[in-house]
Amino acid sequence: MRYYPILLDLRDKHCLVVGVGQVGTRKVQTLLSCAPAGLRIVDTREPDTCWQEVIDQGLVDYHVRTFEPEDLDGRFLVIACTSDEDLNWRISRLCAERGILCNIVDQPEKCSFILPSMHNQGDLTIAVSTSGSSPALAKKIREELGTCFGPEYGRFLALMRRLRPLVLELDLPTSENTALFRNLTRSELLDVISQDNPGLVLDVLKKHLPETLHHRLEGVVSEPD
Ligand SMILES: C[C@@]1(CC(=O)O)C2=NC(=C\c3[nH]c(c(CCC(=O)O)c3CC(=O)O)Cc3[nH]c(c(CC(=O)O)c3CCC(=O)O)/C=C3\N/C(=C\2)[C@@H](CCC(=O)O)[C@]3(C)CC(=O)O)/[C@H]1CCC(=O)O
Ligand SMILES: NC(=O)c1ccc[n+]([C@@H]2O[C@H](COP(=O)([O-])OP(=O)(O)OC[C@H]3O[C@@H](n4cnc5c(N)ncnc54)[C@H](O)[C@@H]3O)[C@@H](O)[C@H]2O)c1
Repeated sequence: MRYYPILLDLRDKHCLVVGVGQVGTRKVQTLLSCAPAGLRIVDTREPDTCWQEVIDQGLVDYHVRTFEPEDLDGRFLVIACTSDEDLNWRISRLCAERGILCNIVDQPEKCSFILPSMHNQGDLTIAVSTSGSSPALAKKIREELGTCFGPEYGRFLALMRRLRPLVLELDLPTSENTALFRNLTRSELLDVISQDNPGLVLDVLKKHLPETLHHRLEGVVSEPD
C-alpha cells in the first residue's frame, strides 16, 4: 500500500486553505463538514457572495491578500489550490519544514497526504483511493458505491449510535455483544429502516435484543436522527 489511510478529528484543530477557486471551494466545504476549531482562507480575490454566510457565522476567517508564512502558525492541516504554481511549491516546502500536513491539489509530489474520493451517508464514510494512479477511477467507484449505500445507511448508523451505549451498559460478555451487533447488521433492520416504518423497526429490534432493553427501545426509535 503506497499511502497510509487515516480519519482525522479536526474539531480542536486549526486549518488553512490557500486559494478558493473552483477546487478550493470544494475543499473548504468538506473541511467545514468536519467542524474544525478554526478555518482560515487566504485568497487574493474578494470573497464571492457564496462565502458570506459562513463568514458571518464565524466558521471561516477570510483574508483577502496573498499567502504569508505566518498563515501557517498554529495550523495542523493546510490545503493549497492556488493557480500560482510557485506559491503552491513554497507552501508545500514550508509545511514540510514545519511538520504540517499539506495537500497541494492535483500535485501529489508536493503533498504529505492525498485526498480520497468520498461517499458519505451520515456517519458512514466510504473513501476510495487509487494511490494517485487514477482519480477518475476513484470517482467512478465512488459513484457506483453511492448507488448501493443510500440514506438508509445513515439512518441505520444514527439508530446504532443511540442503541449501542444501551447495549454496552448491560455489561454482557464481549462475545455476546459481538454476536448481537453482528446479527443486527445482518438482519432485516436495514430493509425495514428503508421502508420508513418505525413499528417494524421496533419489532426487529425486539427480536434481536435482550428483553431487559425492550422498554427503552421505543424512545430510541422515535428520537430524531
Ligand atoms: C478523489 C479526488 C478527491 C478530491 O480532489 O477532492 C481527487 N481527484 C479527484 C478528481 C479528479 N482529479 C483529476 C481528474 C481528471 C481525470 C484524471 O486526471 O484522472 C479527476 C476526475 C474528474 O474530475 O472527473 C485530475 C488530477 N488529479 C491528480 C492529478 C495529478 C496526478 O495524477 O499526478 C490530476 C491530473 C491533473 C492534470 O491533468 O494536470 C491528483 C490527485 N487527485 C486526487 C484526488 C489525489 C489522488 C486520488 C486517488 O488516490 O485516486 C491526488 C494524487 C492528489 C490530491 O489532489 O489529493 C477527486 C474526485 C472527487 C469526486 O469523487 O468527485
Ligand atoms: N478545476 C479543475 O478541475 C482542475 C483540474 C486540474 C488541475 N487544477 C489545478 O488546481 C488548481 C486550482 O484550480 P481551480 O480551478 O480552483 O483554479 P481557480 O483559478 O478557480 O482558483 C485559483 C484561486 O487561487 C487564487 N490565488 C491566485 N494566486 C494567489 C495567491 N498568491 N494567494 C492566494 N490566492 C491566490 C485565485 O484568486 C483563485 O481564487 C490550479 O493549480 C489548477 O491548475 C484544477
